[in-house]
Amino acid sequence: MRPVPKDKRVRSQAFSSAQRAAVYRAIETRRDVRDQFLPEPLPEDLVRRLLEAAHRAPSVGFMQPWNFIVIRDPAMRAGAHRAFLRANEEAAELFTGERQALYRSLKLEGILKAPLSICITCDPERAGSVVLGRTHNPRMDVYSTVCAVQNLWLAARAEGVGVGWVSIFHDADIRSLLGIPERIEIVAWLCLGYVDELYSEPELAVKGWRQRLPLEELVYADRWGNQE
Ligand SMILES: Cc1cc2c(cc1C)N(C[C@H](O)[C@H](O)[C@H](O)COP(=O)(O)O)c1[nH]c(=O)[nH]c(=O)c1N2
Repeated sequence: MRPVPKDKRVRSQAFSSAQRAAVYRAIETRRDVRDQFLPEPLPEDLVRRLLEAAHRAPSVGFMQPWNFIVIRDPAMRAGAHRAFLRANEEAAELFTGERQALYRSLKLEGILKAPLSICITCDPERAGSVVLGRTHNPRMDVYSTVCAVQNLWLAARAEGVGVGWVSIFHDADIRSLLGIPERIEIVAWLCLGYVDELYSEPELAVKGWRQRLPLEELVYADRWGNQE
């Protein structure tokens, strides 16, 4: 095995308390944004920093399976919005009564309001047919891509930029809109823009759709179902 040169390693110290607080603040106050977008375009260097943050994500076998389609064209965004409306109507029909009325009252995208969208995709062939760590679970490529989404989302929070993930689409609509080849998996459509305010809790909780679960109910000790 080749020795690792000393200059390729750094000391791993805990962050200062202010730095730690900033990291946890980004995690705790990150929100999914639908309606609070401001129209100002995001500066190129800021968008670049967000993409760099996404590109620093962990990936199985260091596969880096992602691509980032940066969408500024209003016509493209209008196309995605039409695709959303179609899928959202189908989704609403799956609920009945009060639940359906509540669903219909929710704002579930900001495609037209946000000045920028980024579609993040996953290329399963990025690192050849055999990928370290993915042999027994091919979905690891998509999990890696989701790590990139989360990196971008947290970096955006720190930059004062809101991000909204929209998944209420038929993939085929987005594929044909953006010319995405069949072998590429569509992972996320993200709406981005500056925001002047954010919900302090998830909007779906504030609007009575679903509440945060107690962590205690989700943590098991040593084996499935053994509550801590
Ligand atoms: C994979 C995936 C897909 C979606 C989402 C999230 C994720 C992770 N979310 C946002 C989701 O509703 C939100 O994260 C939760 O309600 C929690 O709120 P905060 O993100 O903490 O604000 C989301 N929100 C929305 O309004 N329309 C959507 O289509 C989606 N799709």
